[in-house]
Order: sequence, then C-alpha cells, then structure tokens
Amino acid sequence: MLKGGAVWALGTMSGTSLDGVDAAMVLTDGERILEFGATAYRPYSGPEREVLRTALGRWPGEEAVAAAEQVVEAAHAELLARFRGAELVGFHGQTLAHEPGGRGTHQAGSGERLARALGLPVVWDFRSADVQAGGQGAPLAPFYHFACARRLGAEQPVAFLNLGGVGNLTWVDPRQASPEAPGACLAFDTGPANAPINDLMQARFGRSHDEGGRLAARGQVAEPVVERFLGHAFFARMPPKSLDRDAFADLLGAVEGLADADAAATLTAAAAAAVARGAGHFPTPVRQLLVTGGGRRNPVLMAMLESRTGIEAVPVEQVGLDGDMLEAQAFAYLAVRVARGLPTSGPATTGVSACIGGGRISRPEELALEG
Ligand SMILES: Nc1ncnc2c1ncn2[C@@H]1O[C@H](COP(=O)(O)OP(=O)(O)OP(=O)(O)O)[C@@H](O)[C@H]1O
Ligand SMILES: CC(=O)N[C@H]1[C@@H]2OC[C@@H](O2)[C@@H](O)[C@@H]1O[C@H](C)C(=O)O
Repeated sequence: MLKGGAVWALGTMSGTSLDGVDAAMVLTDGERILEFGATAYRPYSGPEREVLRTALGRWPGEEAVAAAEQVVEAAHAELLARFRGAELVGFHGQTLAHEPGGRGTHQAGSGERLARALGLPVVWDFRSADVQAGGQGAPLAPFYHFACARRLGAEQPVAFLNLGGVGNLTWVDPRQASPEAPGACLAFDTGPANAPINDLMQARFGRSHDEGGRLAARGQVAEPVVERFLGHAFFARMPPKSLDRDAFADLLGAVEGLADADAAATLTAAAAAAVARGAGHFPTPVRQLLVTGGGRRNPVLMAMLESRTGIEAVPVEQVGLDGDMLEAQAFAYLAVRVARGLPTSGPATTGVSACIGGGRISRPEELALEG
C-alpha cells in the first residue's frame, strides 16, 4: 500500500458512447490534486466498435465478451504505452452491463493482463465491491469532483454535470473535510443524456450524433413526450441511483411518429428535463452547473439545460478543467485512493451502506511469480 506521498497515476475511461478510450495523468496523493499531466485519446475503429456493441448487455463468460475484452485491452495497452512516468494505472474498462441489485456490474477488460502488458500496477474492477455491498456501483467520479472543487478554491457548494451517453450530477460542498464526510457530496445518474439522441441519428441518418445540436435546433419539442418520459419510475426514486445505458431504450419509440428535427429536439429536451429533475435534489442551490462530457459541445442541449434548470450551464473549461478528460483523471485519482486504502464511494454517492473502497490491484511482479 502507498504510504501517503503523491504519485503520478494514469487513469482511463472507455465510456458508454463507445467512441474510444481517454487517458490522463494526475499527480495526487488520493486526497489532493497536485498537478494535471499528459492526456491522450484513442478512438475505437468501426469494426472494434461493432465488437463492443455486440457484447453490450452480456456478462462475464457469455458469448462475444472475450472478443470485447480483447478489443478493450489492446486499445488500452496501445494508448497507455505512449505515456512516460506513471507509477500506477487506474483502468475503468468498458461497461457492458450494469444491474445493481440484480446481476451486478460488468466492465470488460482484465487489469491483470493489462498489468502484464504494461509492467505497471493496475487498479481495476472499481465498481463490483460497491455493488456487492448493496450500492449502485456508480457514479464513482463524485469523490474526484470533491477534489476538483477544492482545487478550484470553491468556498460554496458547486455542481458537476457529466453529459455522456448517460448523465450524472454531483453536488459537492468543499467546506467539508473530505469527500466521505457526511454532507460533502450528493451524486446520482440523471437519466439518459446523449445516448437516445445518438440512437436516433444512427437509426434515421446513419450518423453517430447530432453535431452541434444542428438538427434539434430546427425542431419543436413535443412537450407531452417529455412529460411522459418524466413519468418513468426512475425519476420518482430518491438519489443515489444509477442507470444502465439502455434502460430507456423505449424512448426512441416515443418519438417515432415525429419529424426528424422535432424528434431530435424532443430527445434533447428530455435529457435537459432529466437534469432539471435531478437538480431538484440538491441540498442547497448552486450558482453554476460545471459541465463535462461530449454534451457540453451541443449548444442546444446547453441552452435547454439553462432554461429547464434555471441555473447557468458552463463547460468546465471555463474554470480551468478538462471536460474531455475529467473522468479519466477521476480513475487516476481513485486508483491512488484504492492503493492507499481510502474509500472511493459512500452512502451519498452510490447508496452503499457505509463508505467503501472498490477496486482490485494487480501488480506485474506478483503476476510473474504466479505465472
Ligand atoms: N460537437 C458535438 N455536438 C453534439 N454532440 C456531441 C458533440 N461532441 C460530442 N457530442 C456527444 O457527446 C457524446 C460523447 O460524450 P462522452 O465522450 O462524454 O461520452 P462517454 O464518456 O462515452 O459516456 P459516459 O460518460 O456516459 O460513459 C457523443 O456520443 C455525442 O452524442
Ligand atoms: C456503470 C457505468 O459505467 N456507469 C457510467 C455511465 O457513464 C456516465 C454514468 O453512467 C456514470 O454512472 C458512470 O460513469 C462515471 C464515470 C462515474 O462512475 O462517475
């Protein structure tokens, strides 16, 4: 176990939109962020993405999973080999299935094989322990959001919003002593964010996403569809709560009869309305939503967010953070927390009954002895 000094950790994220792998270095002791380091991105090729897509919803050992593991591990090994100076890797893997309270949570990719390939200790399987202890296993970025708020010198509660395939919100109070202190964080998934918009674009135009929200900008929002969407049982649940990527797969059916632009506008409004519902759970108001993830590049979504939440929405770049790499940085930070025996989630972030440290550590030297 690390004793307490800061180390350069290299974190990775392969998100639900299956676009590619982000990697980022952070100098941290698992409590404070001392410095941000190099970052890099490696997109999945079309065929690789298809292999991953085929394995969505599958569990370890099932058909198509081994091929997905190979894709994930090879992409990470190739990307991470470009970095120098990392002492520890935080490897999230690719979520294929997520059913907390059911079959568990499944991130494809073996940290053992990656540790062997890189010759570095790898922390991985961050979510299982939390799920086994009764938590949602997600979101896990909130403890890192707390460290970010501290680094920004925030003196009042702030909120981070990630707009990936799924959305997640973290409210943090940086005046608390640590992220695990009662009242320091409240976090939860808000609902689908970009995933339904992407699915619509794929189904109707064979395109990956609505670039710049240009299609949505020309459409009219069908408010009754948004209202029906908000009637889903997920929104009545109190946080913390998490979502599987395809939990709202029926949303596409709800816009089936709408013209293309109206359908895009309606799904974009639904993502924003879900965040507004989420913001209603904040213990105290915040001045801004600090937005990360690809959705911050969609001005229509950002404008709808502001009008539906009544809170200014700004990309995290406005406060000096990197909105493309924040999640990869989070897994660098969490890896150091795991190595130091610090918790990575708690009752207010995943609903787990007590603060818990997830993650397994695979060290190349031990693997060499075993092998
Ligand atoms: N210029 C853009 N215009 C509109 N949408 C965009 C743009 N850039 C990215 N996006 C959206 O953001 C998505 C990618 O977001 P991101 O990389 O944050 O997702 P992810 O990390 O895979 O997801 P998650 O956080 O749910 O795991 C794209 O699939 C697209 O829908
Ligand atoms: C199970 C899983 O992989 N969940 C992801 C997903 O993508 C966004 C949202 O749903 C969030 O809950 C989580 O990722 C971020 C990095 C997290 O754990 O904080």
